[in-house]
Amino acid sequence: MSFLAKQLITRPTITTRTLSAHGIRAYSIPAPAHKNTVNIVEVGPRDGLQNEKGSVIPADVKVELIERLIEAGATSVEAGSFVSPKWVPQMAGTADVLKSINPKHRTNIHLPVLVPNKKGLDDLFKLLDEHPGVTDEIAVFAAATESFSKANLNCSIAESLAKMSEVTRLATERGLRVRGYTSVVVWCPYEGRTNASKVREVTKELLDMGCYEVSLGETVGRGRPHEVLEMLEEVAKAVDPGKLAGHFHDTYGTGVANMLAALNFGLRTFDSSVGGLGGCPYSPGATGNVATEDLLYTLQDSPYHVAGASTTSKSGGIDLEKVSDIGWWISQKLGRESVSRVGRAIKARKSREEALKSKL
Ligand SMILES: CC(C)(COP(=O)([O-])OP(=O)([O-])OC[C@H]1O[C@@H](n2cnc3c(N)ncnc32)[C@H](O)[C@@H]1OP(=O)([O-])[O-])[C@@H](O)C(=O)NCCC(=O)NCCSC(=O)C[C@@](C)(O)CC(=O)[O-]
Repeated sequence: MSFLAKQLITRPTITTRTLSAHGIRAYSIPAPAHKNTVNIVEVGPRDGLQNEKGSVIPADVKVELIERLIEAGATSVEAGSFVSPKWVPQMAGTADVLKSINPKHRTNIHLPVLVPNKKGLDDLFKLLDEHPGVTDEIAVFAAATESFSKANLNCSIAESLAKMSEVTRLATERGLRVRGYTSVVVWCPYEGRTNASKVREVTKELLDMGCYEVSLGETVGRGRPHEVLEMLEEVAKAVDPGKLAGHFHDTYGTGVANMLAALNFGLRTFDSSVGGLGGCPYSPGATGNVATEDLLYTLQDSPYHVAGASTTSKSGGIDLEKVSDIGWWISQKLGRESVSRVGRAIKARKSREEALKSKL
């Protein structure tokens, strides 16, 4: 681990000092140096659902999921993908989802959709011709290793960047915002540990082509905070950390710790998935994104404020209790329980409260 990474991870604060007095080493929440607003991009309806096996989840369930997340205060919700339905069957019908979202739920809300090539963009433009305003944002995506690029996009990194560049230019000309993703930023399922200088190169190229922000995908979910910091130090040699977002899968349970390490480093936008849903179809064994509930709870009552439009939340702009309920609702639709640790704790607390009430 580099000297700077060690400093960043062990920098003493009141919290770490208190904990270390008890022999506990923690990734603490430092007092914000400047900007203390954290943005969450909810990726459950896209990253969360894209890997579901079995029959395609009906559009009305996806629409209800998105509308409920917006109602809970989320202001950026990834709504689906314009990718090949042969490659990712669950994302077929994203156009139907977008056009079914009640316009009153779209006000001041970003609903980005993944677009990998000109064909996907043409399909989106056709939708926008018929239903103007259904989205104002797309996301383009590239990888930091050749093997992942081939598996995910069926082309080399250079070829993918050329396609993404054309898509970004055309989308920007049409007035859309473009977000970028760099995948496999720490580990690659096919090549092992990723070379951070490649992450830097790809990320810089995505920003140079016109992405307003690049989300760094820890696709495999096995990265640890010190590895995330080493990667960030390398990327920050060429890129302003304010233009980076963290996208942590939680396969090994390090998602929250990685978010805190990246927050400490200066990142202020994080992707997460309600109920911890998800996984990438081309990242074997990877589980879902870090759960939105887990991020919200971690930041609640801290010096950071989560941006959002909730009018009911007691802390932060996204209502944790509502998100927890949504996590359970969608997980049950998929025939399972919510995997969010916080979602499970909230449900258990509510059951105890109900039991107590019924005894009174
Ligand atoms: C990019 C392609 C299409 C190349 O796939 P290809 O097979 O090389 O494409 P092609 O241009 O040769 O076309 C083959 C067929 O696909 C069709 N096609 C071609 N493009 C489209 C399109 N846009 N929409 C609909 N259909 C399309 C095209 O029309 C043709 O149809 P046919 O003539 O055989 O009937 C394919 O590899 C693909 O769709 N990949 C998507 C992969 C994907 O969605 N992965 C998951 C998202 S990325 C992710 O999860 C990571 C992330 C972002 O979350 C961050 C992280 O965690 O790291």
